Amino acid sequence: MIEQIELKNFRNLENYSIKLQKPLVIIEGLNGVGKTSILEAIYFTATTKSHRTSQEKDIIQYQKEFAFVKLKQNQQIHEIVLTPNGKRTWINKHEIRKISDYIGKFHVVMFSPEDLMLIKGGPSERRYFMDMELMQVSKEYLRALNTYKRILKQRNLLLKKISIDDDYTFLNIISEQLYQVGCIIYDEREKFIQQLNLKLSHLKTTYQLDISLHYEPHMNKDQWLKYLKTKQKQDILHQTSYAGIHKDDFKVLYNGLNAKDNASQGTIRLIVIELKLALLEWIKEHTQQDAVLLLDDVLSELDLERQKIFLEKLSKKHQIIISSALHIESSADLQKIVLTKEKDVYAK
Ligand SMILES: Nc1ncnc2c1ncn2[C@@H]1O[C@H](COP(=O)(O)OP(=O)(O)OP(=O)(O)O)[C@@H](O)[C@H]1O
Repeated sequence: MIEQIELKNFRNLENYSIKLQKPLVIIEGLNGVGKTSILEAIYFTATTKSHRTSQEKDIIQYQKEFAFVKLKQNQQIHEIVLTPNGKRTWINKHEIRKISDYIGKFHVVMFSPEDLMLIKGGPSERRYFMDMELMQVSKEYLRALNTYKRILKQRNLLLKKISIDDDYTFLNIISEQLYQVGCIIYDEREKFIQQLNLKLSHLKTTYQLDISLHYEPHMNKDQWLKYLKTKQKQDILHQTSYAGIHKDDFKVLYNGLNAKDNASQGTIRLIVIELKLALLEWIKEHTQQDAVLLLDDVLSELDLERQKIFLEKLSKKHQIIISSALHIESSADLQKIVLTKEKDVYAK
């Protein structure tokens, strides 16, 4: 359980500190006071990524040189500093230089309005989803992904330099390396999608939606290998690597229909919720840990009946942190944090 959070220069929150005392926490406040930023900070500390921007330096408060988060969780202290030049991380005051040694110590699952893009957005959104989840539970995956990105960059640089009449020996060596590490990623993604499908089939009846996922690699492994061995000219002409796992996607079907083209906004929301619920079970199975749930303004978008189903569906073992612009009744089993415009925070 997350017990304490301290933020410095994290978006609009210049100096913010709060103790979390109950498994269910509601962060309440008007639009723009920084509720999402608190959830983002928790997500950032767990994953070293933001759930809402790939431009991480946007997190740093305007005109400040760094953003900092300190988070106490099950007696472990996690610290992360972000500057325009990069990130540094510590666990229990020891600097962890390798990101792969830092992440995966505690798990978070975010439900946010941005998740709708998982269905409506392009393949890169769905690849990001697979990568974020897999790298949190598997160091090998994270290493393979980083290696793949590095080799891909090297290959693309080479493709810009050579011409079709040159010798392909070096290009072929790099292609082989790309393929080898790409296959690790391919296999893990394929397995991940299959495992999520199993979880989804158990959840089937929550919102009466029959959801299934279908991994759509850009090419299967044999086709990809053949491409790398025979179509060097095409890549040289286009000066980029056309084929590979950096083009993967997966399709989401509900009741036999392609969600991207057919689902309404409301249905997409429910599909995403089901997906995340399946993900929670998947994380539990792979890490034996109950992930912390971060719900960014999600409940206010569901009708009361669906809110109830959703909250009942969540295991009581999860710590749940919810942001809401609506007033929520206080009760004995929840901690309410009211965030005000003056950055003044108090807990009830
Ligand atoms: N780098 C930054 N420096 C300072 N302020 C920022 C920075 N990035 C965003 N902000 C501001 O921080 C505020 C907090 O945004 P946030 O999305 O966390 O609020 P919120 O309470 O979740 O709002 P809503 O209820 O509308 O979702 C916004 O007013 C935004 O303009």
